[in-house]
Amino acid sequence: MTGVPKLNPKFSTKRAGTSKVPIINFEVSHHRAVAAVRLLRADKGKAFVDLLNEKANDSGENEMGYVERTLGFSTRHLDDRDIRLVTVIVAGTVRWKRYIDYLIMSLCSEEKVFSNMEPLLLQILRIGFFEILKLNVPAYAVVDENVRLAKVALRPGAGNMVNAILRKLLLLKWMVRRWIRFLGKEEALKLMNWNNSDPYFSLRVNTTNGYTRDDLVNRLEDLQVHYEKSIMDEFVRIREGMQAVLQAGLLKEGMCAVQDESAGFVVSVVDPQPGETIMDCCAAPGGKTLFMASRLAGQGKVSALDINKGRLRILMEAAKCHNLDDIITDIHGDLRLYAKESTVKYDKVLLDAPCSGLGVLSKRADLRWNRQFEDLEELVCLQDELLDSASLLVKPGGVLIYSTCSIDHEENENRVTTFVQRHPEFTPQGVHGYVPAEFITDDGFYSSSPTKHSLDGAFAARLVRSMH
Ligand SMILES: C[S@@+](CC[C@H](N)C(=O)[O-])C[C@H]1O[C@@H](n2cnc3c(N)ncnc32)[C@H](O)[C@@H]1O
Repeated sequence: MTGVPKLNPKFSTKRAGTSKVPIINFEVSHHRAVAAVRLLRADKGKAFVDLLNEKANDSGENEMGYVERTLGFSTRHLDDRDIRLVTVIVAGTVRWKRYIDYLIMSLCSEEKVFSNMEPLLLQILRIGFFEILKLNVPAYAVVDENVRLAKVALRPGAGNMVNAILRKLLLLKWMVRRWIRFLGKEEALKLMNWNNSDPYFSLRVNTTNGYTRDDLVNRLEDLQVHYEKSIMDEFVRIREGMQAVLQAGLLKEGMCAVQDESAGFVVSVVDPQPGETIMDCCAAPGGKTLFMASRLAGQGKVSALDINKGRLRILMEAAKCHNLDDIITDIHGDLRLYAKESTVKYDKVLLDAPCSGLGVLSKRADLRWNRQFEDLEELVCLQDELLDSASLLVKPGGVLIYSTCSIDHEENENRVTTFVQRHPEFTPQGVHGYVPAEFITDDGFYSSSPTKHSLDGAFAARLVRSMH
């Protein structure tokens, strides 16, 4: 699978029509070279995917000639194993083509890089993607062999391009695989499409300062910023014009905050009521803290705890700007230590846990390159620890709300399931009546999905503590 030994790497790179007779090139992986050429023919509409299986007959011989003319060098006769690999690679790559092409396109620096790509280069990339995503061929072998094939069959620059794009895929592989596994191919495609498109931004009007959504809409019209009214009363959505909003000082003067409705619905799941005490355990930079505080209508308290002092400072500056600083108290600390020592209990405790952010990739493009599967494993452990700590702060009869901005079951449903196994004093309560029905899962959790709702992905669960 990983190619052939480097024997006397002599070859001719002359193309069809030259007088030189191509000699066998031992440098490239022969089954990949043949697969690339066969895919090229399939793309041109002439090939039959199983043509080469009968290596001894004329059609096979013809194809070897075609390989020679296309690549400018000859491959050795394929053995049975090679032929099987060619069949698997070609059939699989054809079956997954639309999906693979979408991925290749999204990993190219610009769309025109994909649309102008040389046909043979595209086939080599498709093979590499199929091998990485579906055949589990070791990454080093796929990169090495396909880069070499592109260099030899085309030119060194083509090899560099294959190298760059395959390496990008390796960073994303685990995410893409998870999406296919949990969402299916079509839904995974839609999700990637969403993640790669220009994001919407939502603005939440600050009613505490006396503004209404109409006030916000009037200002946006003055600024000629195109908007849409959201399904949530206090929200407006914009695709372009955020710069104009910032420059006009709408955020600084406390008229509105940037907040996605998916986060707004988490606050609806908390359902703050005037007079309640609420602990926001991982509060900074404070989007949800501010919205919860504004829902208390001047009666009640929100404690905003975070381990990050700088982010907590930003939260308190925003609280001042929104006239909510008398409702919000900041606490700097590690929840795990704080919860052990604190004797204060709260009506409601929100744990908006640190997470992979896999629901917000359209806005946080950087995350896709920075997240590794190992991060997910570490985050899951941290989420469990933080849930255990947050639970200590809930009054008897009070509610613990667990939320993330992830769409991954491991960080969402699975954390809740294992939490209630460890803490039988907590019972999950459906979010019916708190958010619209289309955001409620079969298990009664809140879940927003980029592909279903055109919002960021988020999750929330209500867990009620028993009275004893
Ligand atoms: C998802 S963000 C919270 C976003 C915030 N709720 C909002 O709506 O703006 C997670 C936060 O958890 C904080 N955090 C991480 N580990 C923590 C810990 N052990 N104790 C307290 N806060 C922690 C991070 O500093 C980060 O600000």
